[in-house]
Amino acid sequence: MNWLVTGGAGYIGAHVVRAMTEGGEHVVVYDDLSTGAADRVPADVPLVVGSVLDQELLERTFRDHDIAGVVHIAAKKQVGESVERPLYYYRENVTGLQTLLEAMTAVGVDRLVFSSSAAVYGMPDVDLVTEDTPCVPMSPYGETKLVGEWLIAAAARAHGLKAAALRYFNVAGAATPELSDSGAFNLIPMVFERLEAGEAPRIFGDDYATPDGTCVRDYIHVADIASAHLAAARRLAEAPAGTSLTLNIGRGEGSSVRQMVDRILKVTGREDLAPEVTARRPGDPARVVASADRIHAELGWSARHDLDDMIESAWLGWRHRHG
Ligand SMILES: O=c1ccn([C@@H]2O[C@H](COP(=O)(O)OP(=O)(O)O[C@H]3O[C@H](CO)[C@@H](O)[C@H](O)[C@H]3O)[C@@H](O)[C@H]2O)c(=O)[nH]1
Repeated sequence: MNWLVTGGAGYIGAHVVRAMTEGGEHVVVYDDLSTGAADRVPADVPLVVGSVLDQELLERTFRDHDIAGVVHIAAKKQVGESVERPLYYYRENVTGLQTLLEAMTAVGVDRLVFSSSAAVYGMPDVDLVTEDTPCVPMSPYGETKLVGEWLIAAAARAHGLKAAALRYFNVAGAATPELSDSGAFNLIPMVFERLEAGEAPRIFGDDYATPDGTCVRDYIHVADIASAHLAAARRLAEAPAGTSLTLNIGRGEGSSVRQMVDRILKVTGREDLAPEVTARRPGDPARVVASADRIHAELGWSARHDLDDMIESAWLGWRHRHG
């Protein structure tokens, strides 16, 4: 059977394509190349350039490539930008998903793996976040992911769709330098950017109620994120109509910003640049760490890569892109 991976030319999408093809699945990439890059798509994987808002092209692609399921990763993902441009985020992430679901139901494509986010939880007040922890998103980005989950669950109930929403925690690293993240919107690449400019990395606040005062997150290697998609896709192939799973993808291990920065300085050999503490960044929760019990029970999946794998591979990727 053939899977369509939307956003398959992006950072996470390209890793999912890699894991699925290595796992023996047939994959077609659908990407508007607004942030993705065609050279991330392997030569033997068909690439359809188009928008998820284009229902006609989606339906034609489903028919032309005999698609049985969709892994929907195409989306806008910058939390700060979503605050500035909420209408754009709702159009791309919610109307885009709605259009995709309409195309799927029109053609009879009934399997969907959806990229959701720990951003749906907002500022969780628990040690480990389970899938039953209340969802109170703090940004339009997080809202679009939660509304997306609701849309999918409703479509599963009404139309027999089989779906898995995967809530990613903090994604990092790269399977190969070529597939690395080209943006610098998250902690690890933001630190690399400072180091490259000969500047000390910044810690946004050290007065949180955490052991060392800095924010704690659950970092997960993008290759582990990718293998979870393959496991979910396989699970849906055997699942009954109307199945709707919601699963955290994390390691269940918290790392503080200070611990992360210290390790990054070590890996890059820049321990001379001691981090500087600046003001809190508005909207940052103190602690967001997954319980990964449900995905382990449902899919038999668990993460294989540790923090050093993430930081070292991210650094190789950064050097590949920036010389
Ligand atoms: O130069 C920097 C950059 C970041 N941080 C801190 O590092 C932590 C991690 O920040 P970041 O990498 O931006 O991730 P999050 O803000 O945790 O958000 C990520 O993880 C969420 C899921 O948990 C996703 O929804 C978001 O899309 C994704 O960007 C936060 O406490 C930041 O304040 C610093 O202290 N200094």
